Amino acid sequence: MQPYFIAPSILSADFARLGEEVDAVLAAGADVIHFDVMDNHYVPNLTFGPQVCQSLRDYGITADIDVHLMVKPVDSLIQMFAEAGASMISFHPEASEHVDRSIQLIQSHGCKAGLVLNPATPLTYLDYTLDKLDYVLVMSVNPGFGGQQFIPSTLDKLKQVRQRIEASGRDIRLEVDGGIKVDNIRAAAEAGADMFVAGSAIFNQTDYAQVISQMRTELNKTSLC
Ligand SMILES: O=C(CO)[C@H](O)[C@H](O)COP(=O)(O)O
Repeated sequence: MQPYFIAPSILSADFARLGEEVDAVLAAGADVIHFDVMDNHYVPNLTFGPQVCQSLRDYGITADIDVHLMVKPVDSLIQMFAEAGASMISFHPEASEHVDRSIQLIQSHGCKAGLVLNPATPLTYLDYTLDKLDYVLVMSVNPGFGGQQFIPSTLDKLKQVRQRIEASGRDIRLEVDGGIKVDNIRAAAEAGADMFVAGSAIFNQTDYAQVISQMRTELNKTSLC
C-alpha cells in the first residue's frame, strides 16, 4: 500500500492560537505540518518567518514541519528555517538564482529538499534536478492565497511528474498543494500525488478529525492502494 501523507497548511489556522491549532490537527490524524512562507514580493501576500517555526518547536511540536518558501531570493532564508526546526524546505525555481545550489544548501542542513512547480511552470525544471530532489510540490492553484479553487489541468501535470519519478527509480515524494478537498483528493492521488496539503478544507471545519478521516477514506479507495 502506498503511504499517503496529509499536511494541513497553517495558512488557514487561527494564528492567535497557533500552537493549539497545530496540536489539534496532529491529534486529529495529520502527518506533517505545512508552513507557507510568503514575502509580498514573489507572491502578493505576507505571512510568517523562521521565528514562528521556532515558536512551534519551543511549544513542543515534534512532527515534521514542511516549509514552502514563496520568497525571492531564496537562499538567505534556508539556513534560518533549518535552524528554526524545518524538516523539509521547498522553493520555486523561478525565485532562485542557482537552483542546484539552493537544493544543496537545504540538504546540507539536514532537511529534505523540494522543488515547487506552479500551474504554468514547465517540467523542464526537473531535467537536471530530479536526481537530487527529495520531493516535488505541484501547485494546483497559483501561489499566494489559501481558499482558491483547484485547477483541473494540474492533474495531468501530476501524472507527468509521477512518470518522471517512476522513471528515475528514486524515492521522491510528490506533494500537491491548493484547493485540495475531500471531493478531489482521490483524483489527485490517482494522478500520482502521495502528499496532500489542505488548508481551508481542514481549518475551516470545526471537527478536524472528521475531515481528515474523510480524506483518508477517499485515499483508501484509490486504485493504487
Ligand atoms: O501554498 C498555498 C497558497 O500559496 C497554500 O498552501 C494552499 O493554497 C493551501 O490552501 P487551501 O487548501 O486553502 O487551498
